[in-house]
Amino acid sequence: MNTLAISAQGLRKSYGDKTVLDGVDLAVPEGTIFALLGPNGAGKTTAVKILSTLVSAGPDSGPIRVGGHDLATHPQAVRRSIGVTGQFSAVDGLITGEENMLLMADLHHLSKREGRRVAAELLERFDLTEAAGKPASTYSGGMKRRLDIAMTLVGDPRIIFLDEPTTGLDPRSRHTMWQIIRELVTGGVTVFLTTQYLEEADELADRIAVLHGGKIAAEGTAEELKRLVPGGHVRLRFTDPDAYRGAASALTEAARDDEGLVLQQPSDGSQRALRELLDRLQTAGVEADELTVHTPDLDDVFFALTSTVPSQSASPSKEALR
Ligand SMILES: Nc1ncnc2c1ncn2[C@@H]1O[C@H](COP(=O)(O)OP(=O)(O)OP(=O)(O)O)[C@@H](O)[C@H]1O
Repeated sequence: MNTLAISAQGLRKSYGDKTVLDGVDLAVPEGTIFALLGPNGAGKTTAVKILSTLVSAGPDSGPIRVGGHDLATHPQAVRRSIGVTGQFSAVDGLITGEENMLLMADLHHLSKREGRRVAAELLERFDLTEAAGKPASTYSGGMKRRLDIAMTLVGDPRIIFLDEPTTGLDPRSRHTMWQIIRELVTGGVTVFLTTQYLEEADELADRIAVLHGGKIAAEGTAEELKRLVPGGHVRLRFTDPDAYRGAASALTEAARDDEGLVLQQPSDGSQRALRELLDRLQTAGVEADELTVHTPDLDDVFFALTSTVPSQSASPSKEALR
């Protein structure tokens, strides 16, 4: 069954007269990775803080459910089912990695022996056993993030919020973190992550929502989002100049590279569009030597969506995804 781990309708939040979230709907199925994508100041952290009970939602918000609990009436139950890491890290630099873990185990009322067992197991899993006896302040950025996630897992949460989990990390640490996040989901955990990195959302997320102007400007899988913006094309390369000319006269809207014998036909890359293209080539009696489909990347989507005023009708909406 497709049970929702997180759901919110008409999520609103204002600070003074500044509207940060202006009616956000969220639906995150259990055991999936959901990415909330947005530029600086879009309201990503605010959304995470509300969903994790750290700040209250605006009074005119719709219902919010997290981990099967109503957030307004059962915030304690929500807190028990979630873990939060990110910009507001829980790591204490003055004590060792192991002490940080044991402190967490105490907070979760684990017995001394159980606490030590869980701490050792998680330190091992996150490759921190060697550094466990050193003060956390001496850890690299990547190690601190790993310790932060390890600490979150002490309570065995079913839902984890990761607020910009790889901001500031070098490429290797970023890949390690991605691997960790994927493993969490394999274990059945639901991950709600915020990120400014399109590549990260593309790599990890089952579904992505783009937050802009306090609203979800678009939501879908990475592939669905990419289909929302123009920029996709099919590239056809020929070695026979006659075949190239034949194709060029059949595909009048294609951009030509007469020297390289290459045509670029605008296309959304869908099966239907490809079939139509192949039919036209067949009718013209030509065959390309190489045919590659280029879909726009998330960068194209992101800039197309966030460079417009969200209320303008030109901005693709969630409905455009069916
Ligand atoms: N406690 C607060 N009081 C007043 N304004 C706030 C408060 N918290 C956040 N804001 C404002 O709300 C807006 C959204 O902030 P938020 O931190 O949610 O954005 P974000 O998308 O997480 O950005 P970033 O990527 O920079 O962290 C910002 O304009 C911020 O100044």
